[in-house]
Amino acid sequence: MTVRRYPVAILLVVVTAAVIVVNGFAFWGDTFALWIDDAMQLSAGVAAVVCGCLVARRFRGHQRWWRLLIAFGMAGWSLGQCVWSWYQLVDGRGLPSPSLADVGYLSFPVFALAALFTLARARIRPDRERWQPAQWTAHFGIAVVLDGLVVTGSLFILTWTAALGQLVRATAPDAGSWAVAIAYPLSDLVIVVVAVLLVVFDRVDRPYRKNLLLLALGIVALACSDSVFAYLVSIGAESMKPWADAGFVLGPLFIAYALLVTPNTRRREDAGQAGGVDWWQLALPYIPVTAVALLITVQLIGGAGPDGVEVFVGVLVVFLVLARQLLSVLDNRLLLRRVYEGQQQLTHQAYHDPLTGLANRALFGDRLDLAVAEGADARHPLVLIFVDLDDFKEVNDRFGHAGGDLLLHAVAQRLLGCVRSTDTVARLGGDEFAILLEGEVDAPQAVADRIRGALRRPFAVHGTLVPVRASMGLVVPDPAEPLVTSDVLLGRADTSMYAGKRLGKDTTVVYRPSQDGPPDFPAALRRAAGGVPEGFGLVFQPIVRLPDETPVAVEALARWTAPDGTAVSPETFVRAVEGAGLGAELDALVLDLACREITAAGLDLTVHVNVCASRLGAPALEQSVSASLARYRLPAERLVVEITETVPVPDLAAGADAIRRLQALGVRVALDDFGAGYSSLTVLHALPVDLIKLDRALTTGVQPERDAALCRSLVGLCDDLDLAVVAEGIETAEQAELITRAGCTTAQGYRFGRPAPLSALTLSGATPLSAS
Ligand SMILES: Nc1nc2c(ncn2[C@@H]2O[C@H](COP(=O)(O)OP(=O)(O)OP(=O)(O)O)[C@@H](O)[C@H]2O)c(=O)[nH]1
Repeated sequence: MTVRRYPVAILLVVVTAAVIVVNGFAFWGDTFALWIDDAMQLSAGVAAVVCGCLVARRFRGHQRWWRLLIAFGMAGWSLGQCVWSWYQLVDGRGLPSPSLADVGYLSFPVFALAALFTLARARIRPDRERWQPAQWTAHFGIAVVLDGLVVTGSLFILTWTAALGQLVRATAPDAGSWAVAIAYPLSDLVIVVVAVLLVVFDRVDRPYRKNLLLLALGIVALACSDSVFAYLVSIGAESMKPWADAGFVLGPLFIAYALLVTPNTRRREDAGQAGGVDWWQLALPYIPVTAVALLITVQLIGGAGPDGVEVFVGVLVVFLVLARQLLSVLDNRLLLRRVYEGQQQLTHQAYHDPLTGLANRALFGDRLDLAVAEGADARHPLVLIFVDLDDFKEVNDRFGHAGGDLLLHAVAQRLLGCVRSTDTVARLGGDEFAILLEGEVDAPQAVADRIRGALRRPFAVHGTLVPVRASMGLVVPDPAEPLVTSDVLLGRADTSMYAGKRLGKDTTVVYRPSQDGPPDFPAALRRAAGGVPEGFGLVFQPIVRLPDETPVAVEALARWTAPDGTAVSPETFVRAVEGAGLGAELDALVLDLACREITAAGLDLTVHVNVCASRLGAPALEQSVSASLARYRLPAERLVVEITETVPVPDLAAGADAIRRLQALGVRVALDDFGAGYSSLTVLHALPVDLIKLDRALTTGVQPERDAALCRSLVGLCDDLDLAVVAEGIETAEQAELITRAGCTTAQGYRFGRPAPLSALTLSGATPLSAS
């Protein structure tokens, strides 16, 4: 039966019920009313038989058999009905007991029982796990048993009151009629309880559920009318209104519908699970209880109070119902707890990133909104940092997506470690994170630096150590600025972060409202057109002789503060300049400034200037060197060009020629950061440099003895090759002592002086390196 046919079915039931009610008034006389009543019963029974036979033909196996069994049962019942009608309407003698009608009527429960079990089996499929009751818990099992007992107890009272009691009291005239009299209530009891139990056991949305429910409804309806009929007989009622036979008409009608309904196999069978309450399942056990209550009320009104057996079983049923309700309350509480926990879990999922466990964009947005609203009065300042990992795609390409995920998770933990527990760290998506610092933050930039430092400590991904760099945008909202929303702030942080990306990555750009746009060193260099860009300058770090620590040289280091006040790190703006193809211009600028400042200071010191290895051999470099030396009349031996291997020397032979050409100008050439980056013994062998600078990793490790041994060997090697050695990154007296013992005679590091303008350096006792 399709959905479209439901209204027709319901209409038919309603019309039938209405006819029963109207007919019950017998406006057209009792006899005619009886004719109508019997005709309706017979028609309903025959309709069920026809439906059963017709639909059964379309199926095989259990689906066919349960229908045929019901059809047989209803055929027997209809035959019984024919006999009954004959005696009642035609013969006019009243029904003898036992009679052929009993055979017909009593065949129905037998076939119906077999049909119920066949239908139950028809529902078991190979994928039976999916078909079991949703949750077969101990509670569920107890509830089923309690429901079964309630139904059985109630029906017992009904049948006892109706017939059994009378039978037991009065005893039947003979064994045959006794057996027939007791057979009706007993068969009804058994079949109804089985049907109810099957309904209660079942899941709501099984494909055959409608068949079962309609069948059970029909059986209960038949049993109810049986009981009423038996009761009226037992109290010796003289006549019976057709109303009492309502179940004999509606029952077969429901059964006919049960036979017609075919499961919709196209529908997902578990799709309706969330479809809500199965009212039939809930109500069915209580229909007999209601009937008992009505019966006892009628008895009390009629002055025939319930007897001892009825009272005893009735009280038992009441206790069973109470126990069932207690169980329901308990189940409800458990369910509520589960719903609450489920809600908590859903809320957590809705507001957190599943990969890292951090807040997600939604939660971060909420917190930022709140912080912005509170921050309006300046007593609740906030800082927003937008973090985007640099070149994260390479991590995915190298270690796979799973490796990337591991790294993202570890990055999240590091970020959490850099902030207070009251701050919010969120993953906005991909490799983008955002941090909201609430309350007073003394140095927001220091937090960004701390994050950078934390990320630089390499992460272990699939057994490989991976350093992570990030570009960050930092926003400190101005409390005086009106109407700044969280979206605007996030947009600013994002813009600043991208400015950092454009600058060459691995940097923090602080948002400042300016019309110049984000810091752009290449543009500033171009605008300067050979002059010094605004905010650009050199600082110098001393290089000392050991062990007396007398300054013998200084290394010139470039610095740039963007017009918006951002102190852009040298790595960042140098990378940006290289990317913009302006590396040669920057070299020329630094050479010029270094020579100018060292000459202007009147100090008799050597000056070291860094040049990227990629420019070795470029004529522009040699021209810049000659031009600067000539312009400031600086003796060539007081200039050291440090080759910085951020990229490998492209052609070692050409590089060696270029070094020789520089040396021919009189300047010396150093290999910077030896032991890190791309420098190797091959490079040392190929390039005829005058000096090497040992990378700090070789001089300040955590194993002093090994460091000393390595340093000693390298210094010995350089001695043999007639190369001077400068140890870099010396910060403590112990490290200075270690490299001195290793034979190193020159060093650089915070211990001897931090980078500063020449005028700010203490360079007492300085002598030129060439003189040492
Ligand atoms: N492992 C992993 N990767 C992700 C996830 N979500 C996004 N990605 C990848 O993260 C990368 C982010 O790339 P981008 O930020 O655009 O580029 P990038 O390589 O970091 O380069 P820059 O941001 O320009 O430094 C893309 O390759 C995405 O496929 C994720 O949940 N797990």
